Amino acid sequence: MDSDDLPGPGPYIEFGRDSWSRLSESTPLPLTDADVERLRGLGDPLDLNEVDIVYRPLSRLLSLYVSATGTLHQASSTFLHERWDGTPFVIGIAGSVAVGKSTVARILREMLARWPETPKVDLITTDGFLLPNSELEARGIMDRKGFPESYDRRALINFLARVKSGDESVPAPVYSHVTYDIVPGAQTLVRRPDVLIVEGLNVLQPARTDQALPSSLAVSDFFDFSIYIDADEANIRRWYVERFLSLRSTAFARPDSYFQRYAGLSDNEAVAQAVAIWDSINAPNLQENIAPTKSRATLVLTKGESHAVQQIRLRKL
Ligand SMILES: Nc1ncnc2c1ncn2[C@@H]1O[C@H](COP(=O)(O)OP(=O)(O)O)[C@@H](O)[C@H]1O
Ligand SMILES: CC(C)(COP(=O)(O)O)[C@@H](O)C(=O)NCCC(=O)O
Repeated sequence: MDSDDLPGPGPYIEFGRDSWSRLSESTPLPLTDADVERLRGLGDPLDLNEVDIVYRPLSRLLSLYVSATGTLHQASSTFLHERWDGTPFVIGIAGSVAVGKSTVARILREMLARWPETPKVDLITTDGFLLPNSELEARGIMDRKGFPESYDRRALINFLARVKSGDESVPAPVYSHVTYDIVPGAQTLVRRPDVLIVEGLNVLQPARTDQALPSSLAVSDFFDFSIYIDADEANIRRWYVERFLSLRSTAFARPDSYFQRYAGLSDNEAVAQAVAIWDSINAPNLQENIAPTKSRATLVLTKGESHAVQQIRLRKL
């Protein structure tokens, strides 16, 4: 059920850009134009003004949540007669393919790391927990990449449990968009960060009961805060197609690219190919699996047609 279907005023408080921006007027803006240029994704026109209006207040809100959650952990530790070990604060970022999750994740990582309480911020993407192509092929689901069943959810949940319990060094597997597969033997190590950002299509999926997972945990059970990035599907589809056109001369042209055959496509052919992938994989996944998780997020950022955030909804219930 979407939050809009709930009786009463609903669990979210809504802001436009200006009212949101006014909530943290005294918070400093720690980034420069050059930082933003370095951090934004392909095709995303994010600029310093947008960071100032939308992401500066958000980083302030997150820093307040981090402090309050730390106090709560400290209270539990006092009760349990344990030494407080600095449990990492975990933020989930969800939304469609091509909605711009990775840009938001990188901006927040950089901004949170400038707060004195959280100098160490790690970021992982859930694509590292996709099953390798060989396994997707063996299961006959190569055309379902990004759907919930294409991930090793048990490995992702074990990874998060280890990070949250304060393990010294926790490995995450690595995915390559260029080879379109898991990179054999590669890993990212997460070493007791103050904050961990977990970005991916399905991070707000509820627990599944059709797999023998310990006590049916959901990935989001490990989150202290979650963000859903929303936009009209027609806009996301256009961003996907535009990015696909740009990738012809960059990632697709690399000799190790899985998509090398797309590098030489004409504009019309490339649009047709991108639309075919969107319509057969990414749109059904958005409609069936990703969009229904929106109402589980702590905060929903709704983007307009040029990626600028138009509405911010914060859960208050
Ligand atoms: N085929 C591709 N080749 C190279 N990079 C890609 C490809 N598809 C997506 N990317 C890059 O991977 C990142 C994640 O993309 P995606 O999963 O669509 O999420 P989002 O756009 O929400 O960040 C983006 O930085 C994007 O530019
Ligand atoms: C790798 C992805 C599943 C995203 O994974 P995520 O990090 O969000 O878990 C997605 O970018 C993707 O490649 N989807 C398959 C269809 C396509 O090529 O667009």
